[in-house]
Amino acid sequence: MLQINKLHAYYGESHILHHLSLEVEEGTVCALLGRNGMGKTTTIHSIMGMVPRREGSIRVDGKEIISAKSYQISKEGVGLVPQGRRIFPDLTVYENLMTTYRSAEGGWNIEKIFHLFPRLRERQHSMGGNLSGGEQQMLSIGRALMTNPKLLLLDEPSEGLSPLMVNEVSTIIKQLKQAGLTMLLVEQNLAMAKEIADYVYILNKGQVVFEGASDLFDEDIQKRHLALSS
Ligand SMILES: Nc1ncnc2c1ncn2[C@@H]1O[C@H](COP(=O)(O)OP(=O)(O)OP(=O)(O)O)[C@@H](O)[C@H]1O
Repeated sequence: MLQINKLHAYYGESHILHHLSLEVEEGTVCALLGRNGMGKTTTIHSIMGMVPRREGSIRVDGKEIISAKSYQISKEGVGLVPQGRRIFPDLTVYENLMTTYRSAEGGWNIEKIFHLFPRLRERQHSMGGNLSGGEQQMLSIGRALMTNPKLLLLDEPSEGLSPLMVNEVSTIIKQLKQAGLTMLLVEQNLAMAKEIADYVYILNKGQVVFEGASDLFDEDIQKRHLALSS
């Protein structure tokens, strides 16, 4: 579904991603891990066409998108749940959801989103800015689903949530996986990432330093690549 090959990404003179290759097979969840500042968000933003200078190849369902604009990438079926939720605080829950709606036969619509998130149905007339962090994360996921993506990119969906809400969000992502949605998940919550993902990549300074099935991702690998002192 997603094939990134020898990707380089730059912000001005800063060379952030180096020769990065990764693949997410259809129907699987892939976790992208790494300490702060290692290039996870830059990878996600490169896929979405949000990084000014990118070189290499990014293919979605075989189609090259490295030079495409963000709106074209979205139309190709790539959805983003951005870091920090990025919902519209002055629009209602319903309006937030409708801003991104792109219909697809048999796909997501407002009724299905409310079925998946009963809490959003209850709060559909509330302003986005009045929601709790967990509700905002649900809204952010709901908004991305409303574009009817075939590939969903999630950038730290558990960030800043209570343990109870982390569990809820984790359950939702697992439900989406069971329904066959292909996902690339950036996470700092390693337990959650390991539980959900089929395959794991670890980034260090913009390079892939580990990849393997998630059962291979053990304490030793964690210490080697993700411990703060390493
Ligand atoms: N808009 C930008 N302009 C310049 N440099 C940037 C920009 N965004 C990120 N960077 C730099 O790129 C590097 C990678 O950042 P990135 O946000 O991709 O890391 P990350 O792994 O997602 O970290 P975090 O877990 O903190 O979100 C960092 O050194 C960061 O300072």
